Formats: sequence, C-alpha cells, structure tokens
Amino acid sequence: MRVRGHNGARAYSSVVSRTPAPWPPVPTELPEPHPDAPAAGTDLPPHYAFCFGCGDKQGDGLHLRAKVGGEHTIRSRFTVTEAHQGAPGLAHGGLLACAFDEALGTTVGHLLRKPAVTGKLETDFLLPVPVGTTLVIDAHLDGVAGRKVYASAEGRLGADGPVAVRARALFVVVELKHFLDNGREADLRAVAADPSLLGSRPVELNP
Ligand SMILES: CCCCCCCCCC(=O)SCCNC(=O)CCNC(=O)[C@H](O)C(C)(C)COP(=O)(O)OP(=O)(O)OC[C@H]1O[C@@H](n2cnc3c(N)ncnc32)[C@H](O)[C@@H]1OP(=O)(O)O
Repeated sequence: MRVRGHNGARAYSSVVSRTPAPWPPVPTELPEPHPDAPAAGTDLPPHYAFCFGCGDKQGDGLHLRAKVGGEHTIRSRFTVTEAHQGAPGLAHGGLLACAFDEALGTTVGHLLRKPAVTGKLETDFLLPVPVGTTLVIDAHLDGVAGRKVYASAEGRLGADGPVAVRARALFVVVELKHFLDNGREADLRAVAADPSLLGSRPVELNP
C-alpha cells in the first residue's frame, strides 16, 4: 500500500511496518568461524583507541566491551552515561544505533577475520533506555553472500532484562585499501607510528 510522507514524497507502508521482512534478504551461507577466530569466552580489546564505539581514548564514547559467545555470537555491553542523553535521563537513539553498529561490526570482523564496513543498519527501538542502564547486546552472524555479510542483534536492559533494541545490518567486505585511500592522512600516520592504537584487528594493517 502506498502512503504519503509529510513532504509529499511517495513512500511504501512496508518501510515503516513492524512486520519484519525476510532475513537475510537473499540466500546466504553460514560459514564456520575463521580458524583464527577468538575462542568462546575471549574478551576482545578495543579495535581502535579513538573509535567512538569502543575506544579508550574517546572520553565520552560508548566504551563498548565485547566477549565471544558461541560459534556465531558475540556479547557486548555498554553503560549509558549522561553524555549519551537524547531526552532528559534517556539514551539518544542515534547513540544506541552506534552501539549496535559497533557490536555487529565486531561480530563480523572477529568471526570472519575480514575487514568489512557497514552498508546498511536498521534499528527497532522497543523500550526507552535510561541513563545508568547497562545495555547487553547479543549479536549473531547470520549469513554471507559473496562480499555481503548479514548480522543481527538484540539489546537487553541488563543481562536478564527485557529487549529494548533490535538491529539488523549488512556489512560489505572491503580491501584494506578502503581504509588507506579514505582515512585522514594524519590519523593513518598516527597509527603507523603507534600500532598499539589498533588494539584488536581481524587482519594485519600496515598503513
Ligand atoms: C575487529 C573489527 C571491528 C570493527 C567494528 C567497526 C564497527 C563500525 C563499522 C562502521 O561503522 S563502518 C563505517 C560506516 N560505513 C561506511 O563508511 C561505508 C561507506 N560505503 C562504502 O564505502 C561503499 O558504499 C561500500 C564499501 C559499502 C560498498 O561499495 P562497493 O563499491 O565496494 O560495493 P558495491 O556498491 O558493489 O556493493 C557490494 C554489494 O553490496 C550491496 N550493497 C551495498 N550497499 C548496500 C546497501 N546500503 N543496501 C543494500 N545493499 C547494499 C550492493 O548492492 C552489492 O551487492 P551485489 O554484490 O549483490 O551486487
């Protein structure tokens, strides 16, 4: 059914439907984790010190921490602080989406051990997330079709709490050239000078 957006543009009601579309949207294979993928129970260090999602050097970042779960899952946690507010005392939805981007990207990167970037990220916000909450995000690698990698996640208000956010994402596997060609030179040089800024990486980078 066609509906009209507020600006008169044509839209399709399926875009805003709560009925989930088939996922993954194309036929995929679910590969075995890479032989060098970290074992279940491994705590994963930040992948880049200045990453807003996980970096230690981002004061008001999310400081997400991740641990390998089962074969295709990684559990991440982050605690919502005052710096993450959208409405008084509540997390900003865009920052919650950032947390899921990070949790899903970490899952893809560590289990496949290939560099990949987010092509598409969908979020369903089911419950408000108050400041002080630790959001526990369980992310799952769902399937691979060529360079396209599909992953999904749900985030709970505490480990045993209700699901507050769900997300699904498409990642696209890229060459290292993607980062070298597009990254700001000063930051690439900083990493070359101090490789420890890249604390956890699925492949060796040598910018
Ligand atoms: C241990 C490591 C932990 C890392 C955690 C990091 C978490 C954070 C991750 C990020 O936030 S990454 C930053 C945000 N993302 C970007 O900056 C990506 C910007 N986009 C691009 O650079 C390019 O558009 C992209 C590399 C995604 C694709 O360009 P390409 O020219 O390489 O590929 P192409 O456009 O041919 O797309 C490849 C396939 O993906 C499909 N595709 C790409 N974008 C899509 C999209 N948005 N929706 C649906 N399909 C999409 C595309 O149709 C195609 O499908 P087919 O193979 O079937 O033809």
